[in-house]
Amino acid sequence: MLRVDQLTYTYPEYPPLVFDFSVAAGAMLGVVGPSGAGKSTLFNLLAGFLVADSGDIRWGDQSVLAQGPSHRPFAVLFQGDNLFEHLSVLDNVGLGLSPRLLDPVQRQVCAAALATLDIGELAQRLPGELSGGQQQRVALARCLVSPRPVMLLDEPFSALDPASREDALAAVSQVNRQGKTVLLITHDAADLERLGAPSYRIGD
Ligand SMILES: Nc1ncnc2c1ncn2[C@@H]1O[C@H](COP(=O)(O)OP(=O)(O)OP(=O)(O)O)[C@@H](O)[C@H]1O
Repeated sequence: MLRVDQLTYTYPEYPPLVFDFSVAAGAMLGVVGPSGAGKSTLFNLLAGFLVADSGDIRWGDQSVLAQGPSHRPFAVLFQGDNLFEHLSVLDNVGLGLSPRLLDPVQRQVCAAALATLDIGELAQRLPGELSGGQQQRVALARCLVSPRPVMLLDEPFSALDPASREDALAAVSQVNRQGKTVLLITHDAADLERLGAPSYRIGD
């Protein structure tokens, strides 16, 4: 169970943002709400890039608040700037799997994730040589191969055409069925319907 308990964060000159919800291990939860409601802020708090004023984040029976980002149970796809420009597409995906040099089996796992998202032929390119939608799929592939048990996806399909979107939805659905917990920020209710996920609404 991921439990977000009265987690509070305050930007200067804004009213406090308060998050309170839980999601069972292996389940999927949509995070929805109007632009500016605080959805990305929630992911930054979970990932450990922002420090909450108060409240708790618990995974299982343990608070993650004392853990740095690299020790938390979250693989994260943010809205932009997810890729390292000097690394190939394959090596960017590989960082989701291991911080060390990849062995041949690991390279195969990364190549398969790229193929699932129909960008297998781009493995040796640099991110700067890709379209926005292709970059988004590389970032998603990196989350898909990650051993971390929870995926935080901030609008992962926003730059995708309908066919790529279908591939990406199927890939997220598959890892969820295999046991990964998924939190998905989306402005498109049809995505959550397609994935059969309930939603946590922020900002009402
Ligand atoms: N660094 C910052 N300093 C001050 N205010 C900020 C900062 N970052 C975000 N905000 C404000 O905090 C609020 C929540 O922002 P956040 O990015 O979490 O919203 P969101 O729900 O993800 O929006 P969107 O759907 O447009 O991505 C917004 O009103 C935003 O203007």
